[in-house]
Amino acid sequence: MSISVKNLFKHYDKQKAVDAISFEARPGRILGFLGPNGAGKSTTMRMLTGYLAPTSGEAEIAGKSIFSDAIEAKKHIGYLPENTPLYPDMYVKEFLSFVGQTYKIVNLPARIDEVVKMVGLTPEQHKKIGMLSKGYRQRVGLAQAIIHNPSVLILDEPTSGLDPNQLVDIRQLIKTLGTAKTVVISTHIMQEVEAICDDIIIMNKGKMVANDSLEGLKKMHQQQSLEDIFRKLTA
Ligand SMILES: Nc1ncnc2c1ncn2[C@@H]1O[C@H](COP(=O)(O)OP(=O)(O)OP(=O)(O)O)[C@@H](O)[C@H]1O
Repeated sequence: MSISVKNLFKHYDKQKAVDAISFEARPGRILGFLGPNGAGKSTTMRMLTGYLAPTSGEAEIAGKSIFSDAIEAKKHIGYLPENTPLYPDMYVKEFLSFVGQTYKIVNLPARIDEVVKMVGLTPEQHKKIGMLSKGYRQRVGLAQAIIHNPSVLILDEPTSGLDPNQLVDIRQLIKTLGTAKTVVISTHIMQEVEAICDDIIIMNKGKMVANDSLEGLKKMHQQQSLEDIFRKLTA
C-alpha cells in the first residue's frame, strides 16, 4: 500500500475535526476524498503530508511513518494545498528551480523542462506566476508537486475555480498522473469524481461514512447518482 492510515484523530479543543479514520490507497488508482465543508478533508490531507501533527493515530506513506520518519515519508509525497499557494513575483522556472533545489534534484534544468512539458506549461514558461491565469497557476502547482517524481500525490481541490476548458485539461492531467502514482484528490464536484476517481471516501463531521470503489458504492446504493448518495450519507 502506498498510503496506510490507522485510527487517525485530530481534535481542536473539543471539536473532533478528524475522528478515528482508517483507510488505504493503492498505486495506479485515484482516490476521491469527498465531504461537505468542514468535514475534515483538508485536515486529513495536512496530516498525511506532515504539515499538521495528529492528536493520535498513524499514517504511513510508502511504508514510512509520516510522523516518526517524516523526512523519508515526505520524499514520496507531492502535495498541492488548497488555493495553490505560490510566489507571484517569481518566474515559473525560477520557482520550479527553487522547489527542485530543496529536493536536491540532480540535473535540475532538464527535470524542470520535462515537468513543464508534462503539465502543459510550455507556452507560459517564461512568465511571472502572478501574470498567469488560474488554470496555468494550477499547472505550476502540479509541476511543483511532481518535480521530485513522488509515488503519492495529494491534491486539495485542484480544480476549484477553473473554467470548463481548464477543468477538462487539468482533470486529464491528473488522470494521466494517476496511471502510475497513488493520487488522493479532494473535490466538491461529483461530475469530476465520476470522470476520474476509482475509489471514494466520503467524510462527514470528521468521520468516514463511506470507503469503497466508485462501482461498489453505486452498487450498494442501487445505482443512485453520486450526488444522491453523497446527500444521503452527509445529510
Ligand atoms: N486551525 C484550526 N483551528 C480550529 N479549528 C479548525 C482549524 N482548522 C480546521 N478547523 C476546523 O476543523 C473542521 C474541519 O476542517 P477542514 O478544513 O479539514 O474541512 P474540509 O472538509 O477540508 O472543508 P472544505 O470543504 O470547506 O475545505 C472545520 O470545522 C474547521 O473549522
